[in-house]
Amino acid sequence: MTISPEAIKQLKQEVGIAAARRVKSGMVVGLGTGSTTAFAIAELGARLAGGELKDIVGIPTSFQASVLGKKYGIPLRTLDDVDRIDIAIDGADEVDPAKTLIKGGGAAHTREKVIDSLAGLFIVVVDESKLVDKLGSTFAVPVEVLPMAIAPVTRAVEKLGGKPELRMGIKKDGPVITDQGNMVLDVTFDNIPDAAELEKTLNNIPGVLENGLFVGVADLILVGEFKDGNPIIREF
Ligand SMILES: O=C[C@H](O)[C@H](O)[C@H](O)COP(=O)(O)O
Repeated sequence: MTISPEAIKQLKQEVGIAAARRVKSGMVVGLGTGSTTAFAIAELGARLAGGELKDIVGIPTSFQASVLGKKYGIPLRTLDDVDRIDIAIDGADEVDPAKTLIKGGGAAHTREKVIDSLAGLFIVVVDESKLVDKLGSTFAVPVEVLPMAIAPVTRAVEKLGGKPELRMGIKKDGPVITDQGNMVLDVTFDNIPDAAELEKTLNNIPGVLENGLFVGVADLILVGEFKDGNPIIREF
């Protein structure tokens, strides 16, 4: 069954809000990137403004998360300022039954992996369209690459059996540039038999900063889905 864009947006909002409600006063919160997490950040702001939540700080995973955090009045810090992250809330582009993720649809996966991996509890917020049986079936693996190394990294991922495509801007001529000033190759694989192995192999190519495979990082997946026509949150 195909879900309309409006219904997907509703699920993203429900699941974002549900995750934000798990944050308690005094927590250090990793603020993820993307349209789903944006609803969580807005809810955190609303809870702070309403006085229900006190003394939280946010560690943004991207420029976008930082802008939203400021907009919604969340005090922001960097990893230099904190010695722990209690909870991180972040989206994903694909989630498999083993909680392995593909992330980086917004080119933010490098900082996201740093922050999400440090969290005591990493909550992934997705709508049901992101669930897959087989990783890589709907989404390519984003790979952040130093611009001077694009040509050799392209050849190296081809040797691994991947089909790389340089990510291009939508409202910009030329390639997408990440928050770190790098480029992104979206690499399609026909089959990912061992995501942990592929994650390491890709990161071992000189010039690769990080890839969007998140293996063994997610603790809890919150899924927004429809049951009997009503939005519900399922967790696993
Ligand atoms: O780089 C972006 C992130 O990994 C996002 O969390 C991911 O692309 C999911 O984004 P959205 O919630 O907008 O589908």
